[in-house]
Amino acid sequence: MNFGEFQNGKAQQPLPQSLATHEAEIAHFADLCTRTCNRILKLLALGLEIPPDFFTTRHDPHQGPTGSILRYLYYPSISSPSTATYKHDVDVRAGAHSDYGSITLLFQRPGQPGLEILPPAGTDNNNASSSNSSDNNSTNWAPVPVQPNQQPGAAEEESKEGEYAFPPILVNIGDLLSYWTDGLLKSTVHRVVFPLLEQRAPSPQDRYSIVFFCHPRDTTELVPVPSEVVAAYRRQRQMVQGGEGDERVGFGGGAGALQPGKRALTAYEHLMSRLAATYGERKEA
Ligand SMILES: O=C(O)CCC(=O)C(=O)O
Ligand SMILES: [Fe+2]
Repeated sequence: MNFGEFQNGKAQQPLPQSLATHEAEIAHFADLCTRTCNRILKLLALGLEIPPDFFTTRHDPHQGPTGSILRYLYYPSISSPSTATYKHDVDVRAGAHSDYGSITLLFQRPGQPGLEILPPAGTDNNNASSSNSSDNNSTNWAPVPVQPNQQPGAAEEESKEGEYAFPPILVNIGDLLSYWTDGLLKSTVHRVVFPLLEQRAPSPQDRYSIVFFCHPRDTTELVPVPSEVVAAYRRQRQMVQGGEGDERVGFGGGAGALQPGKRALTAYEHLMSRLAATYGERKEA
C-alpha cells in the first residue's frame, strides 16, 4: 500500500476502512519520517561542506509537491498458501533494485529478516551468504541483520540494557541523490529474500516492513551540488575514465555532466525517467 503526501493530516487518496481509522496516526508518522529525513539530509550537507539547508529547502513539502511516498509492505512466509509454488533459488520477495529518491528510511520488525544488499564490486564481503539466502546466481549478496548488535541466537525480547526494543531505522541512498552528487553518494542495490534459516524454522515468519521514500520537490532543478568534495570526486572520476562521462552514474551521468546550454533535469523528470526505465510504457507505478 502506497500513501502519497498527506495534507493537513489527510491522505489525498481513498484509504481502505482498516487504515482510514488510523489516518491521523499514519499522517503523523509520515511527518516524523519527513523530519528524520531532514536531519539526515542536513548531516549529508555538512559532510559535503555545503550550506546545511541546501537539501532540506529543496525537500520542503510546504513549498510544493514532492515525490515522497510512504509504503506499507507485507510478504507472506513460505508456509502461506499464497507462496505454495515457492521455489528456493528462484523466488525472491522483492527483486534487485535501487530506490529512486534521495534517501529511504526502512522500518523492520524483530525476527523478520530478508533484506540483502549488493556490496560494491571489489568489496570483501565476509558476511556473503551463499548458504543461508536464496541466492540464485554467483552474486555476492550480503544479508542485512535487522538488529545489528544482537548476539547470534539471543531471543529478540532479551535485548541487553542500552539496546533499543525496536530495530534501528535502515537508511539507503537513492538514485536521485546519487545523480545529484555525481555518484559520490551511491544508491544501494538491494532485494528481499526468504532467508533460509528463518524460513526453515518451525514457524517461518511473514515479513512486514514500512518504507519512507524521501524525494525533493518536483520542480527542484538537479544542478550540480555546490560542493568542492563532489567536484573533486567528479574530477578524479573523469581522470580515471579519460574524460568520458559514465551514463550509469546516478542514471544519466550525474548532475555535473550537464552539457553547456542544456537545462538541468528536475526531480520530477528524474523520477519519470527511472519509472520509464523500469516499467517501460507502464508509467502508472
Ligand atoms: O521490505 C523491504 O525490506 C524493502 C522494500 C524495498 O526495498 C522497497 O519497497 O523499495
Ligand atoms: Fe527498495
